[in-house]
Amino acid sequence: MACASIPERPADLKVSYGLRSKSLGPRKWARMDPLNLAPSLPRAEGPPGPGDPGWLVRLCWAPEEHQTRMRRKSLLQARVMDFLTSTAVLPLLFGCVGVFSLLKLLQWLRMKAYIRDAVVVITGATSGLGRECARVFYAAGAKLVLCGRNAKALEELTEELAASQAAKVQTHRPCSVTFDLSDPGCIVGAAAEILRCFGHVDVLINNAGVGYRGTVVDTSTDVDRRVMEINYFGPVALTKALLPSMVRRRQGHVVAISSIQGRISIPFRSAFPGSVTCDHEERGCMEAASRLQRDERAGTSVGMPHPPTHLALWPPTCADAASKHATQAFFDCLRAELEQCDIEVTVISPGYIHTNLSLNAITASGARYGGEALVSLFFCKKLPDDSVGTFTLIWDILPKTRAHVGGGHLYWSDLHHDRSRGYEYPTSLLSVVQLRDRMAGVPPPPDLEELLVGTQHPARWPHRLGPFTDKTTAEGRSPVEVAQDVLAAVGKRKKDVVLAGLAPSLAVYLRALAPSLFFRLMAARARKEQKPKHC
Ligand SMILES: NC(=O)C1=CN([C@@H]2O[C@H](COP(=O)(O)OP(=O)(O)OC[C@H]3O[C@@H](n4cnc5c(N)ncnc54)[C@H](OP(=O)(O)O)[C@@H]3O)[C@@H](O)[C@H]2O)C=CC1
Ligand SMILES: CCCCCCCCCCCCCCCC(=O)OCC(=O)COP(=O)(O)O
Repeated sequence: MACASIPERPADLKVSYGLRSKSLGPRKWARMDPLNLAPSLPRAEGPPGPGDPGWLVRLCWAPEEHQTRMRRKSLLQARVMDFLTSTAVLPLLFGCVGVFSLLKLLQWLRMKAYIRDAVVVITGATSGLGRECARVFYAAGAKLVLCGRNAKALEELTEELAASQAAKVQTHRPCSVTFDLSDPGCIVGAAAEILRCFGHVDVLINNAGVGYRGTVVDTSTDVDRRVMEINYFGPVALTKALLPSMVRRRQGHVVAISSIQGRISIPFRSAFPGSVTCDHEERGCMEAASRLQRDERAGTSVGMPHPPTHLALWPPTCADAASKHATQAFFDCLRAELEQCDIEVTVISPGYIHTNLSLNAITASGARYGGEALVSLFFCKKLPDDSVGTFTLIWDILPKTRAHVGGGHLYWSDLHHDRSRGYEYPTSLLSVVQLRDRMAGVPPPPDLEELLVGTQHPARWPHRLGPFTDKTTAEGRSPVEVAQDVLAAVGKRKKDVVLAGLAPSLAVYLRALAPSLFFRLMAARARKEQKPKHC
């Protein structure tokens, strides 16, 4: 055994590093990793004797016999590894991959068979996710019943699908049923019409829904009820109307398109609309709008016939979270109750999707978020400060729309939006009619009509429209991809699916596991987005 104070290393000697205690004696050496000494420390066999200087680190040469032993050991290890990789592990690995692929293939075939020829009802099929679901389920061979409020849009979609060649399986001409989910009186009749289409329903996809933009304090309970009516009571009533037929057949599948906001409530989760492209002019408009809203609160506003209580220019907040929480709860209960009847229930919670949801959202005043903001920003800075009035705008593609002017700002509410035209936007204002002074008796400036008509820049509409889809929505997933995920979730008969990114998914767990931390984070988020106006 050669142990010295680092002699020159002979070429044929293997160097190993070791520790030695004087109390262990010269033969007690341990091979060890020089960079990780601690785990390999040899244990002392007794307490250090008197005068023992403790552990010494030395560089030593391993003895010849020890080296041979080690060489044999590594040879054995190499053989074992060879055996495992050549005769056991690789075949096992390939076997697992094969079995896994086979299972996936079977699952895929089962999924295809489940959807093919199934009668699938989709609500809100006229737009966004519903429209894309219609396309993917149609291509998968489903017999579709398309539901919506807009008969013309449903007809167009039916024609488009019937003309499409994309499907590799036999397709069926869709049937359409027009009704408003927020009208409780028409749901039973609509369900009967749905059942008449193909005689039964296999899959009901409750997709239709609205977004909401407004602060809790500014919103009347009537508007809260409207959101609940469309997002919660409508789907619940439709499901209940179709369930008896499913239960009788002991076959059926109910799907609810909820939201990640059915799990967590996010305040001010959207960026300030238009903040990305907000130029100096727009900022001026926003300031004017804020001033006007302040004046209204203080009761010093110049007369407005029906001043809106909310401007779409305010950072939006979220209240449809309540309706989606209710949806999650209802369909979770339903799943448990219906399992014994062999009826499946799937709740799908997507994160942001790039659709018209934010444009179509209901504001605290009950108006449509997109429409209000659009015209406010487009015209406000160009109106003289003392112009006050109510008049009608005639657009190229929309029927008459009432507008209010006050405080240099023009409000246009989309309440009279012509649904039969879908969600096209006006590109040109043809004229301003019925210009009449209301409250204040201040005649509108004579050139107002000319001013409004003259300021049309059709080429700028797309630019102006862009920002009013909330940034978060605009950056959301493509509805085509989400529709494919919905198809997969239904085909695999999943019970509960979250289709969101990492942060929202983690937030769901955080809400459940550390609620106080979650609430603190949300409050910080709300503080950052908007100073409360009510306290
Ligand atoms: N976009 C997103 O970021 C997210 C959306 N979701 C959910 O996805 C679903 C689809 O929304 P999305 O496609 O994004 O939005 P869209 O606004 O593009 O589509 C909404 C659909 O619902 C229909 N609808 C609205 N109100 C009613 C009503 N009273 N009666 C009947 N139908 C109605 C609309 O019909 P019409 O054309 O007549 O207005 C439209 O077809 C909604 O439930 C939404 O909450 C969930 C998470 C995120
Ligand atoms: C362990 C670390 C966790 C960190 C979590 C921090 C909190 C992160 C918050 C993430 C918020 C995501 C919000 C997602 C909201 C969403 O996707 O909503 C979808 C919608 O319903 C959109 O509809 P809307 O009408 O509201 O636009």
